[in-house]
Amino acid sequence: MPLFGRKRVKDQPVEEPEPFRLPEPPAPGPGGMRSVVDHRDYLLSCIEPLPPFGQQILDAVGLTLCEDVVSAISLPRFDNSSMDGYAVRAQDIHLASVASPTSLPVVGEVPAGAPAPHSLSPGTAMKIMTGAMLPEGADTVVPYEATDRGEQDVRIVEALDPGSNVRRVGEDINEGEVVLRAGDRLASRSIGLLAGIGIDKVMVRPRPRVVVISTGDELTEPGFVLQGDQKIYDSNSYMLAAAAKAAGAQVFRVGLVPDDPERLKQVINDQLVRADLILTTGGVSQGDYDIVKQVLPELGATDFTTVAMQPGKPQGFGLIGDDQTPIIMMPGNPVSAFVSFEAFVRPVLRKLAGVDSYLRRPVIATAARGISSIPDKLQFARGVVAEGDNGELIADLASGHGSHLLGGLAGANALLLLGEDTEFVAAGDQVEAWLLLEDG
Ligand SMILES: Nc1nc2c(c(=O)[nH]1)N[C@H]1C(S)=C(S)[C@@H](COP(=O)(O)OP(=O)(O)OC[C@H]3O[C@@H](n4cnc5c(N)ncnc54)[C@H](O)[C@@H]3O)O[C@H]1N2
Ligand code: MOO
Repeated sequence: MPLFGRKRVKDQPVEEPEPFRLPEPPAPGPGGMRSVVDHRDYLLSCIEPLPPFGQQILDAVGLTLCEDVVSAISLPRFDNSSMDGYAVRAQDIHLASVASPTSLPVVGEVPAGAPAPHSLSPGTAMKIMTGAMLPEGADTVVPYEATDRGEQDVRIVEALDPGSNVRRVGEDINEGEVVLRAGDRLASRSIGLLAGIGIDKVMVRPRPRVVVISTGDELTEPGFVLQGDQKIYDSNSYMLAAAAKAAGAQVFRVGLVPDDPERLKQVINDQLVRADLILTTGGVSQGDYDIVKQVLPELGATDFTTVAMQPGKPQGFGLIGDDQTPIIMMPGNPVSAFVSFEAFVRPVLRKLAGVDSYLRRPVIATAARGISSIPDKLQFARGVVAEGDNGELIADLASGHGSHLLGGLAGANALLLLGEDTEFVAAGDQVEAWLLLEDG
């Protein structure tokens, strides 16, 4: 008989974990394509702002605050002088003039950062430097220029109102006041304020780490000789890396990957470790070598669709790898890639970074000439918006509509948005425009 009896346990069926799925995508519109707004909202609904972390203020410039900042001190911290001169009581000099100066004995001196030797008695003056604390009993500062700069006695040639040249405690910031709010983007001026109230670290959202990959056998790295008449330079990974950087991201430009599924899988898997967002261009349309569309479903949950826009129609999105890292897969035509960045990537980057408003604020401009558009698609025409003679905004085309026109894109300073119902905008009509300001 065995010493230890063991109950026989039936083999339990191993439960396969449910594969991760994306939320249900929005239904396509009447033309079988998804609207730009629906697609953007869908991407935004699939990502969350990055978790906050503590950062030294100098490294926090351009980042978004995740907490309200309350000042523990007032600014100015104490009543102090705004001029080098003499602290006095206004009533003691109310008769002073050039013709009849008032003479007061000088009873001490207050430099900035040190206390006054004693309080100011009526009928006396005390030397005071800019930023020094006003001595008790004084209410006014007479600048040197209105005196003879006397050491024992000073002759004052101007009567001043009480409070002249005095900076009052709390007139800038009050102790307990909220000086910056969660969601604020920290500019250099805000960093100055934080330092001024004694704060050296803040909770912010990090810069999103963005990996940029371009795909295509035809691509060559700029700076190298094109090996064959069919080759072209990779413009997209540089353009997107630059755009992401200008939008506040920390960018890792991986560059070009050939149309080799295994190689692409390997590159993307290797990059997941340092990415909050992956961007790819090329390989999302109908071509026989459009490998992005082919390979990505193996790495996670993906959504390939067509969006009712020109350029930028074929779009891919996914949450891939163990951490469900977002990936936005854009078309390869350079202008299509840029417009996709503006329409989808920039808002996503802003959400990741915790910036309150995700979208560019459109401006309204007057068309300088007739512009044709493609019906049923939102047309992102490359435009030049400039001020007219009366200060109004005038919009002109920077190039034709072709999604390969990189030169025309570089010459534009705006995207002109011609709606799905618009076939033609006549000269003098109003058009909506996104000014392509690189505001970080
Ligand atoms: N039969 C169809 N063909 C295409 C359709 C379609 O609906 N049916 N859509 C067209 C549209 S619209 C676009 S946009 C493109 C998108 O194609 P892919 O995303 O698959 O991109 P590729 O074919 O790889 O390249 C397109 C074009 O862009 C050039 N390219 C690609 N990468 C770069 C880069 N990094 N730098 C510079 N130029 C790049 C590439 O050489 C091609 O000329 O599909 C249409 N076709
Ligand atoms: O829609 Mo594609 O992006 O025009 O050229």
